[in-house]
Amino acid sequence: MIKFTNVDKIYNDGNKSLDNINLGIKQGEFVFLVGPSGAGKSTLFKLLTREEKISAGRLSVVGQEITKIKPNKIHKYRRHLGIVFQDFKLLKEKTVFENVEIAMRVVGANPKDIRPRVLEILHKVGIADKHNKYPSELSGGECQRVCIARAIVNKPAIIIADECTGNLDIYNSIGILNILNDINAEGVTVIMATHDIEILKLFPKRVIEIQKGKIVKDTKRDLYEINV
Ligand SMILES: Nc1ncnc2c1ncn2[C@@H]1O[C@H](COP(=O)(O)OP(=O)(O)OP(=O)(O)O)[C@@H](O)[C@H]1O
Repeated sequence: MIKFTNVDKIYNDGNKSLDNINLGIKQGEFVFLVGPSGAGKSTLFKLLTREEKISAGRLSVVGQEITKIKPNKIHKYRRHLGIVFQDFKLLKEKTVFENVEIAMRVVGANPKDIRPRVLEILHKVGIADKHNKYPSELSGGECQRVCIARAIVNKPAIIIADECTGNLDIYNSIGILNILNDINAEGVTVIMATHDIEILKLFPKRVIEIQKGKIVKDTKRDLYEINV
């Protein structure tokens, strides 16, 4: 479903942020991406979202060669992806319901499907009772649930979560991971960058470690634990 083949990313300043990445992620996998600050995790995500272009190699996602997607088709390609950020990026002047609803409106969903689907998803992430609240009236954990609802409402094939528990305590982080786990159990591929060792210990998944733009480890939890 995702295949990096000899991928480099060199920014305009000449900085090589990803160096010969070879990586395959199958549909339905749950993968943690770890590594020190500046290792290249966000850059790898930006290649997947096509915010940045690869400098060399090949990258194929959901059967599409990323470099061949025309600029006017990128928004369509991105419908395969649900993105969850550390800093939420919710619209402050919109309610919980509206923040999720807008994601369906922009893809042209049938208006009669919107309300039931949004409520179904808010229920799924455990925040339906707050659907009329504004982000400023929510806790960090609740805001992140709204972000996940917004990311999954259009049924993406892949969830990309960049440090999505970075602002949360362990209790809320576990809640978010349980939601991502449930989504993954339905067949959605989840790729999550994290610095949180506790989360890695609690959730046994494939762990890919990047350092200075290179993959230095790609292993199942048991092997990874020996080294953390
Ligand atoms: N737009 C850019 N222009 C030039 N260099 C960049 C740009 N974005 C990132 N970099 C560089 O690429 C390298 C990888 O950065 P990246 O943000 O991918 O790391 P990261 O692993 O996500 O770090 P963190 O855990 O702190 O978020 C760093 O050296 C960074 O300075």
